[in-house]
Amino acid sequence: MLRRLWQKPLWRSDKCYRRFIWTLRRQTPYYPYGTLIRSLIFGKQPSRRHTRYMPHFSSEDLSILSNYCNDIKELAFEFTRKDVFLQRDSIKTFLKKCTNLTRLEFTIGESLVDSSWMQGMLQPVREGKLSNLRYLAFYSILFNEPMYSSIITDLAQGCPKIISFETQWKIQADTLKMIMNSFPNLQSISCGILERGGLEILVNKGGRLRKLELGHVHDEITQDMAGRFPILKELTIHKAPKEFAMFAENWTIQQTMMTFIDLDCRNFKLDELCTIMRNCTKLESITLRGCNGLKAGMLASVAMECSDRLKYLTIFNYFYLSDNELVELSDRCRNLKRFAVWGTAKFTQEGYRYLVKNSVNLVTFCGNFKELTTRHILSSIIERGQSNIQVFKTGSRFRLYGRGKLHEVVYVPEPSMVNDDHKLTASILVDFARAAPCLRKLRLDYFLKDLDGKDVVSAIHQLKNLEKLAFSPSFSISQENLSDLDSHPRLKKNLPTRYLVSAPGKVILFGEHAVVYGTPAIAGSVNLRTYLFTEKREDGILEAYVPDIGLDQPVKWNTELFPYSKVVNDKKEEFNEELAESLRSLAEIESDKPAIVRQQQSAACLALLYLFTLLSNRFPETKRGLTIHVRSALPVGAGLGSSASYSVCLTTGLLLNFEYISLTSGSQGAELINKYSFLAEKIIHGNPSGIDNAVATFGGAVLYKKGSMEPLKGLRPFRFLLTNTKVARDTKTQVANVRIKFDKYPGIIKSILDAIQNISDHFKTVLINEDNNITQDTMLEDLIDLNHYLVNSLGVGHSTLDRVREITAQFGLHSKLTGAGGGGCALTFIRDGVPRATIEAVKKSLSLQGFECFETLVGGHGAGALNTNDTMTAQEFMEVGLEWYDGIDSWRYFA
Ligand SMILES: Nc1ncnc2c1ncn2[C@@H]1O[C@H](COP(=O)(O)OP(=O)(O)OP(=O)(O)O)[C@@H](O)[C@H]1O
Ligand SMILES: C[C@@](O)(CCO)CC(=O)[O-]
Repeated sequence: MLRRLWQKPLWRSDKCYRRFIWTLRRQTPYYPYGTLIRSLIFGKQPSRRHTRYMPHFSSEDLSILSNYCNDIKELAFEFTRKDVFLQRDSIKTFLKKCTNLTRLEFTIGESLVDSSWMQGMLQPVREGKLSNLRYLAFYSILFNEPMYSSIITDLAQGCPKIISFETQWKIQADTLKMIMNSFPNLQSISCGILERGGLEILVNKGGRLRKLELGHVHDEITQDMAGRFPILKELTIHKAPKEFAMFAENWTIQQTMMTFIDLDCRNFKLDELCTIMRNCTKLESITLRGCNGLKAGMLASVAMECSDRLKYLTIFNYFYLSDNELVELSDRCRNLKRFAVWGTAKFTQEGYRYLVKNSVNLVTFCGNFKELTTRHILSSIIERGQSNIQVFKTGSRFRLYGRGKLHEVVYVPEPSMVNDDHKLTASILVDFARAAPCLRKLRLDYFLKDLDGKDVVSAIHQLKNLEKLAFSPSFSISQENLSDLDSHPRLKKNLPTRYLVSAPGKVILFGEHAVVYGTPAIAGSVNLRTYLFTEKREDGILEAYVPDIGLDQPVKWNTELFPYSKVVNDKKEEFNEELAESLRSLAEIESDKPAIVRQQQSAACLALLYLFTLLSNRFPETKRGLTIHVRSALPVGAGLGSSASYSVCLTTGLLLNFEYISLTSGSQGAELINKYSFLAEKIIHGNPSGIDNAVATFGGAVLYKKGSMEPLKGLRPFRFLLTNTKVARDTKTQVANVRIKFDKYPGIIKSILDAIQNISDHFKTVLINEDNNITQDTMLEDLIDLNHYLVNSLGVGHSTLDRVREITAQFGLHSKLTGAGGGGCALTFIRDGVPRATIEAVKKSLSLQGFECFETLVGGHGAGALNTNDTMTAQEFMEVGLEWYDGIDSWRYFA
């Protein structure tokens, strides 16, 4: 056990890493831990989660490691952030001692290191100190840089035994030639794109290749290459050249060693696939994605050609396949171990039933089956009894990660279909547990809304071998139910204790204020966002750090004092005036700040307390503790929806922490976030239309009408300049002032609102019907002017906003107020072709007036979140520059 632990040390936190170094330092001849280490990763630690921890390695640590570890076989270095990396010379000294190294992996951020740095570091390699190296991997670098030629030459000189080369980047033909010449023993190559001329080089020089993975290959394949192609065991092509199908016939004749293929070839025909299967007599694993030329009969042919040979089958998006193909598959392929079908297929429950009942050797069964189909599949497993199934994954969504692309298919149940007969029940789960005693992994990615939490948990307890479980949490499963899972012998409940959440601000193009009265408005998200960090605590305290609104000190509450009795459990989604009232005094902020500031702070706190009380009451009292930190790139109270962005962050953070949604809840999660954030908006705004929180939740550009929302798909990425006049105002007062006018002059105001409605309608019609960008731009400018004057006449204008209009007009640009008006921000449209110099000049003139400008595109991601258990502390969250968060690529967006 000890040996295994030390073989490949992984560190989940700083504490864990420091402890490791500490132990190493104090090792004795009786406990030579260092000699047990075989693999080290100097970078983010691998994890199935979305965020990964990166220890702070120091040169001193490296010298300790090189003193004590004398049998390292695998090393990975990550140079992606300059601030966290090690000295070149310490790595050099370290490498010198790694004489048994067989695998070396670099993940290098572009432009972070230069050629002389790399060459210096690799000196021991050049000197032949790493002569046992066999596997080489380079990630995140561009291969057309001359710098890498010198690295490859260095490595080739010192490591003649290299047999595998991996990168995810484009390889130019010349670079490939150099790689093949440098490493004559290469057996495996994996790269992102193979540039023109590359295939020919592989054919000429890849005589020893056995494993080939290519992201995309240029259309240069020729029949002549077929006979000369290396004899492979494994082939993966993520986007095959056009002629690949024809080529296949001649090529496969000699592919007698091939066991595994993964193909993504649009033009592939059934004949060619059959040829591959017939000729490659050892083929046992087939993955087919997007081979649209393979029409009906494809699976039946696979079954016929491969029969008992086929063990692993994965198919993506084959709409035309029907049940009789599943029958053929299960009748002929008696050794099938894995069946996975993702995306669309015409298979019905009958087909799946047949497959499950007949395929006795199935160990893995996956797909994005609908709930009803899942119910039937489970029933078949139950009817058959004694199943060998170890992995069962199904759900309403699936994600497929290819090379740099992400497909997501979400199944949305039709309301009429969701009746009791279609749902999974806890008793089905219990019976399933009995029928599939070997089950290790289970994913049921539905909102199992109406199941009794207790029954579900007791069903899960029956699955004694279960190691991994995923299902979308629902109201019926309480925290107590979930805690009961802790006693499961193998299942580890591993929910995040820290989340990072973010949501965008918004800009209203047309229809602010009018939208409160039910007319449509057009809005989109902007690339300025609010970020919220949450961390669970066990002491029943809620602590909030909200510096953007002038709260310099954290605010703390004892959550025992919250009025939970006022929460009406089955009406949580409706605004509860009584609950808000009873929290008002707790949310009051006492300080020497002006009353207006204190009022805004109290509103922000009240929104937090309201949502916290509402959502935390399903947890036991001791578990109702949380620390939150909020930071925003949005100016507060400037018309860019800072309050909605804040409300959406709060809601998302709380829904995640109190397990109403999970990081994978997707659009169903987004619906919930939108509903609850509207309640927070009500607290801050009084009478919001809901447009701001809808945009902050769903992102993109929308046509919003109270209660309904239509995404404006295909909207051009219009460019805007936002100018914050820095005149403070609050939305609540502006909306209330318009209401007073409306009540006083209903007829007049109604016709202004109608005119505003026409603007939004006109904008949408022109977008749909007019293809000419110049005409679209001119229309947009006209509508901006019209809308500005119309909202001005509602009394929400301001002299500074007019000043912005005047200044931008001098440069031929059109502006309007945006959001609640009365100060705040103006929106200036930058039509296509406006030179950069003009934009800079406008910005300069506006800043001379004391205004602040931001350039923005409209429409981007809505609310997103990630698990930061292993990657970030609260302190780091507050210290890092906000732009850093946008660079994180593991955000999970809900919509
Ligand atoms: N970063 C933040 N931290 C805490 N509270 C915030 C934050 N941003 C906004 N708020 C809350 O929202 C209020 C500002 O809302 P207000 O609606 O007046 O402005 P806005 O949302 O920026 O503009 P608009 O609604 O016109 O788009 C603040 O007074 C505060 O209560
Ligand atoms: C002024 C308003 O129309 C937009 C505020 O961003 C108010 C609302 O819709 O809630």
